[in-house]
Amino acid sequence: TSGSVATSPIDSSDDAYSIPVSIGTPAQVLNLDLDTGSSDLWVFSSLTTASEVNGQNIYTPSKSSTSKLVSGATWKVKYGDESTSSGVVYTDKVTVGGITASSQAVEVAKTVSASFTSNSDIDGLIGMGFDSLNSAKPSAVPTFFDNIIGNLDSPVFTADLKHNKAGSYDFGVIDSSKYTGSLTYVAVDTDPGYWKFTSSGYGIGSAAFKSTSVVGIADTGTTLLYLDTAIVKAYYATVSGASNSATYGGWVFKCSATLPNFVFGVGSAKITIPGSYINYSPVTTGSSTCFGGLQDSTDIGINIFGDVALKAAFVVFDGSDTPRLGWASK
Ligand SMILES: CCCC[C@H](NC(=O)[C@H](Cc1ccccc1)NC(=O)N1CCOCC1)C(=O)N[C@@H](CC1CCCCC1)C(O)(O)C(F)(F)C(=O)NC
Repeated sequence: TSGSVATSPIDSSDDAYSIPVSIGTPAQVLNLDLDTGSSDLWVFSSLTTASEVNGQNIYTPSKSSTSKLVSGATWKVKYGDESTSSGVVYTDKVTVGGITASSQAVEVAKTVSASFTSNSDIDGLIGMGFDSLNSAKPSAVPTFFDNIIGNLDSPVFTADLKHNKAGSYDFGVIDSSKYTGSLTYVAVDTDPGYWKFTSSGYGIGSAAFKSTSVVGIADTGTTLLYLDTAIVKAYYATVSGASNSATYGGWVFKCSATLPNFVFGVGSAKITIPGSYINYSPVTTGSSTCFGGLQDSTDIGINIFGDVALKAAFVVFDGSDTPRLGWASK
């Protein structure tokens, strides 16, 4: 089997990308953030502390004839941006892009942190990382990808994210109409559970490409591109007036600045991120100071090829026995 689901940016800054997910019988549709940087499928629910729900769609297990409590199971996740959620576990029917997992672990939130409450565009996450990142106790529960991979024509899902418009996630098929040229594959290190790979270097604007190994994760759940200090400094050195602002917690520049393209290498292939994608957004609404889409990864401890990078490419997440990432321009 194979399937496809449209994914849309939740706002004009492409902060995150959500997909409609059907849960239960009859179907309850929630908008979840498909996140390759984590491995919990969790949702706002009828069990979520009422004061922590603010406009999100919720999953009500008691209204689903196919829901079952997983007795004794709990979960708790904490993300890189310090947001958290926790709760209990049900199994139920889950359908994404026409593909159904008949008994998917659905982690039901009893509590969520303020940043989730304030984001009415996200009703939860569907983690597509490796099982080692799943937070369920006393034992990890399989991801949606784990549950469907055996039925897929090919053990893959692909990401075709776009700037300010709908893209798609495909399951079980590589649609060659969605990219140009050929796919270049690179090995994935699944320790500790991310889609971690080594980029072969970078180029800034028209400057010569620098061949150097840059280890990072392909992460649909992170908005920006976070790389080593040296690369980031070299990039903003070409943007007059750019500075690393303590006030705003990162590199900022005049919104009117012209930003150079940023190229990253995958094997012998090169993916070009248009400079415009690196003009992320004004630091506050209406400000003439803009926050960069390329930021320093030092405080994170790992380089993250987030949506700013992913939306410049067509990416194959290959979950075969030897996991790998395929990259192509588009
Ligand atoms: C700085 C290091 C990473 C930060 C990263 N978060 C982000 O990138 C959030 C995503 C978001 C968008 C809209 C509304 C709310 C949150 N954006 C963000 O911090 N910013 C601040 C900088 O400007 C851009 C927007 C993260 O924690 N990503 C999680 C998944 C998100 C968690 C919060 C809700 C949205 C999904 C992740 O799973 O991808 C992870 F890999 F980083 C992780 O923490 N794995 C355990």
